[in-house]
Amino acid sequence: MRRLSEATYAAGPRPERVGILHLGLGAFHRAHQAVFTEDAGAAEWGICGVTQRSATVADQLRPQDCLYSVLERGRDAVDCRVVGVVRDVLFAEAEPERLRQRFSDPAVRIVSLTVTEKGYTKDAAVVDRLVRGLDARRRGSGAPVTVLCCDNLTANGRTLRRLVQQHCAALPPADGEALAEWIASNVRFPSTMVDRIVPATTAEDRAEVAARLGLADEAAVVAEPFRQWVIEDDFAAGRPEWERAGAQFTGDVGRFETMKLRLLNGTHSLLAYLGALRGHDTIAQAVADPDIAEAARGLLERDALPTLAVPEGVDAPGYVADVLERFANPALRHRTTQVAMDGSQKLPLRLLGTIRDRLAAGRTPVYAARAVAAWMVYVAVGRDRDGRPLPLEDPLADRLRAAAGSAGERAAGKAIVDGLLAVREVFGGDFAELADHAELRAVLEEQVRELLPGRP
Ligand SMILES: NC(=O)c1ccc[n+]([C@@H]2O[C@H](COP(=O)([O-])OP(=O)(O)OC[C@H]3O[C@@H](n4cnc5c(N)ncnc54)[C@H](O)[C@@H]3O)[C@@H](O)[C@H]2O)c1
Ligand SMILES: O=P(O)(O)OC[C@@H](O)[C@@H](O)[C@H](O)[C@H](O)CO
Repeated sequence: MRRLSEATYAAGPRPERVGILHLGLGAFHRAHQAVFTEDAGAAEWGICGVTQRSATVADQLRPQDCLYSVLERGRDAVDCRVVGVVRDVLFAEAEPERLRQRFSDPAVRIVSLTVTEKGYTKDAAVVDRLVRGLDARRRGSGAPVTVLCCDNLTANGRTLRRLVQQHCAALPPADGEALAEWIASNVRFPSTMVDRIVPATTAEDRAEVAARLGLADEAAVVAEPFRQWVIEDDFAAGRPEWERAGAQFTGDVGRFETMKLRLLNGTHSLLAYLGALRGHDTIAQAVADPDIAEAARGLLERDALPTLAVPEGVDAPGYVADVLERFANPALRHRTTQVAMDGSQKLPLRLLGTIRDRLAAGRTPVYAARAVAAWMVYVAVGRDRDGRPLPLEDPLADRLRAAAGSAGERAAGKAIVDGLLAVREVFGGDFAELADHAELRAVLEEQVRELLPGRP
C-alpha cells in the first residue's frame, strides 16, 4: 500500500513558516495542540516537532512530509482527519545544530513541551535542552519567546520556570546569571490545562486508518472526540488564535488544572490499578466492573470534589458525569497498564492532594486511599489476579520493588505499606506528613490486605 505523503494525499493549505518548536512529539501533542493550531489556521504557526529519546516518530513522519492522521473514536462513530500543521521534525540527539537554529530563529515564538511528568526535575535532560536552547536564542536573535508547558502538572508553567531558574543557577555564574536575567525579561511561562484522552496507537488503529485513507500512515494517532485546552493568556511574542479552535483563555488555570488532575486523572489512575489487578485490559472494561465503578464514583464525588474550588462556570456534577462517560467509551481501548505507568510521578499530583486535604478536614478519604493501595499492590505483586504479569514502568521501579519488600514479606499488607510510604520521592515534600498519619496507614493496610491475591 502507498504511504501517506504530499504526493499521495491532497492536503489542504499548510502553514508556510514554523512558529512553534515542540519538544516531545508524542501521540498527545499530535492529537491535541497540533489539532487546535491547525484549526486556528495561520500561515506563520507551523510546528517543528522535536523527538528526544528516540528517532522513531521523526522516522515515521519524514517520509510522509510530516502528514499524519488523527483517528477519532467516539462511542458510536469514527472519524479520520489528516493533519498538516507539522512542517518539520528533528531528532535532538542527532541534529543539535538544527535544533539550535530553530531555537534562535525569531520566527519561532513559542516553545511548547509534552515530555511526561518525569521530564520535570531540575537535572532532567529536557530542562537542560531547553536552557541551552534559550541560551542560543539569547546569544542569537535575542527575540522574546513563550515556553508553553502542556503536561499534566499542577501550575505547569510556574513549575517549569522554577526548574529553568534552578538550572541556570547551577551553571557557571558568568553564563548562568546573564541567562537568568535575559529569561526573566524575555521569556513567559503561561500555565495550561490540557485534556484529551489519547491512548497509544495500536496496529488495529493503523489498519483502520489505512482502510479509510487507502494509504499507510505510520504516524497515525487515536483520540476520543472530546478536547479541552485552558491557557493563561501571558505570551511574550504573540500566539495563534487558539480560541477560534475552542481553547479557553483565563487567568484561573490553576483551578482548572487541580480539578482535572484530582477528578479525571486521579480516577484514571484508580481505574488503571484496580482494573489491572482484576485482569481488565482497558479503562473501559475497568469502569464497566461494578465494584470498580463504585470506587471511581466514590473518589470523584466523596473524596476529590469536596477538596476543590471549582472554576466559575463549571458544572461540577456534569463534569463528573462526563468524566465517567468518557472513560466508559469502549471504542478507545486505553490500556490500564499504559495509564499505570510512572505511578511514582503521578500519585502526588493526582491523589495525594485529595488525601491530605480530606484528612485535614477530619474525613477519611477511603476511595483515594484505595487507589493508592491498588498502586502499592500493583508494585509489590506485579501480577493480576489470574497470575498474568503486570509491567512496572516507572523511573523508580527498582527502588519501589525493593521498598515493597521481599517475596516473604509480601504476604503482609503492613510491610508493603511501611516500605512504600518510606519512599520520599512519592510521600515527601508537601506530602511528608502522610507517611506518619496513623489513620491513613491503617486504612491503607486494610485495603492492601483486601487487594492482595487470594481474595475474591
Ligand atoms: N495521552 C494523553 O491522553 C494525554 C492527555 C493529556 C496530557 N498528556 C500529557 O502528555 C504527555 C505525553 O503523553 P503522550 O500520550 O504523548 O505519550 P507518548 O508516549 O506518545 O510520548 C511521550 C513523549 O514524551 C517524551 N518523553 C518521555 N519521557 C521523557 C523524559 N524523561 N524526558 C524527555 N522527554 C520524555 C517522549 O520522547 C515522547 O515524545 C503525558 O505524560 C501527559 O503529561 C497526555
Ligand atoms: O499521559 P499520562 O501518562 O500522564 O497519564 C495517563 C492518562 O491519565 C492521561 O494521559 C489522560 O488520558 C489525560 O490526562 C486526559 O486528558
